[in-house]
Amino acid sequence: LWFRKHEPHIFTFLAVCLVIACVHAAHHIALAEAGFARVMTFVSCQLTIYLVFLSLLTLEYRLSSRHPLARFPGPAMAKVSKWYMAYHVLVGTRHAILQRLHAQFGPWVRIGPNELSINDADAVKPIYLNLPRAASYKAVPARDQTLIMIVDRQQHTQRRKPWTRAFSSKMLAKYAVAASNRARQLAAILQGRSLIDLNHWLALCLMDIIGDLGFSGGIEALAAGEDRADWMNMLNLGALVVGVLGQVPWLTDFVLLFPQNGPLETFHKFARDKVESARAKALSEDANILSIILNDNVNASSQSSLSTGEAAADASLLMASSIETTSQALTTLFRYVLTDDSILGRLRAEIAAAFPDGDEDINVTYRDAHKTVFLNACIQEALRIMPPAPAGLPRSSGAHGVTIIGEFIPPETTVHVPTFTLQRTAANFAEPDRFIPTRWLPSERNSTPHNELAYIPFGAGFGACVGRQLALQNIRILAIHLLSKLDIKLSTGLSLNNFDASHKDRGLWTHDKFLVDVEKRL
Ligand code: HEM
Repeated sequence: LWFRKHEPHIFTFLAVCLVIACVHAAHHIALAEAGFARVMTFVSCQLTIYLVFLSLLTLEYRLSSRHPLARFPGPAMAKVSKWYMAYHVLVGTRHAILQRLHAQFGPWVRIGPNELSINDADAVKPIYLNLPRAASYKAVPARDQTLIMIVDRQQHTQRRKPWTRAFSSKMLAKYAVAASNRARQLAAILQGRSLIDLNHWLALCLMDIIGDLGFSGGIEALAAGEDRADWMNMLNLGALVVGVLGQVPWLTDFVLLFPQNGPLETFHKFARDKVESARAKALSEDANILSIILNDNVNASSQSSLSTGEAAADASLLMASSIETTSQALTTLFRYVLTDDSILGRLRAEIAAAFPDGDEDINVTYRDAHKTVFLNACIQEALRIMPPAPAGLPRSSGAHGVTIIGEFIPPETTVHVPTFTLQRTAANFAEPDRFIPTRWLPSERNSTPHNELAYIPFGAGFGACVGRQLALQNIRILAIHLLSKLDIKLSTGLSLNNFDASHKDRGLWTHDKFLVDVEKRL
């Protein structure tokens, strides 16, 4: 009963077990009942019995009708332990299992002892506008807090302000020039190459873009033709670790006991170096995203209120949140666009009409978005069919519980809307597994239902993606440059069925190589 109300910290729990064991041992030794070895065996047996009994009671309670979430259906394994979902994150099947569970049990599924997945577009607003982030956000194994880890609403709002300013329309226009230059560089590198992994090259290009915008350069992954410090693998591994620890946050403190070396150490050093140079920059023409974040946090004594650790954590977040998400969106876009001649033809015609003066004219900013309406629809559809952040974003029902679309959710319950499943549900979007960009063009839409409340690739509410406009701008810039300059064809070795089937939700998507052959367009 006590543990139900007061979730113990893992180290406190272990310390309590140790104290109980020591007291028992001391007691038996004092009574001189037996030798030391026998006392130890006896105490170990008692502890084991205690832990087994505690576990059995917990299992019984979680499955019983006395549990506050007993009325919600779900698989028994999920009801008894968070390890059920941790396992699915680890093997990359979370998106598929959630889809299957909702098909089997309906919109409300209990996917953890104290967790509900709600596949209903009407739940988006009540959850994401009002509820605080769940404890899973504290599972990031970092010593300093980044923006995305902050659970306290007031603190989060304060820390988010400079981020919003870093993505103002004035700054976006400046970023567009730098991104266009990188897109030109990528197009020049790719032409004439065959059997290349387009997803990999897009990620290299996005590394350089975020290096330029965030830290005034210094990565040069495109020129090297590789990710020299192996950061992409590290970021993917990081997403997996956070995905698993998000299910079992109490393990985070254990993970933090291990030394952080290899690429992680290089990455931390990179972030700290960038913080030092960003501190030197005033809010000038020369400002980059990191310097804005630092300088906007200046307190009365003209010192940034962010510690170097916190600023470095935000620098890492900048990389972690922008590279794989945006490259995945582009890969999905190319996967569908390159395999449909009518879509590809229409896109090229639209781009040629929007930018008649060719290359030099293509410094696409968000202001040009109205010129490429069909491309925008294709991007929206790519983000619907394969949202780069596929998992539901967990929120907490708080200390008093909450009512969501007529259902009372007991206190301290984690709730989320499963993004991938929601966007692939036929009740929200007609033929949800087909890529139909015209569904986003009201004048051409010939399919219902079309429920835009069920479209949340960037999340929703106070914690929604702060880099959304930058992401969309970068996707547009890269798509426009590559489609207008290059003739990209799927390599003969690529099986689309296998490629699609290889997608695994491990926090971010992982999948097989997206192999293409590239020629210059005549
Ligand atoms: C297609 C690309 C992208 C997608 C699909 C995406 C998706 C998301 C989602 C779903 C969230 C909400 C997380 C949550 O509530 O737990 C988020 C948050 C965030 N994203 Fe993005 N993102 C993208 C690109 C970017 C870019 C380019 C940046 C910055 C350069 C960025 C920076 C952030 C930050 C800082 C947060 C945390 C916001 C907060 O805690 O207030 N994202 N993103």
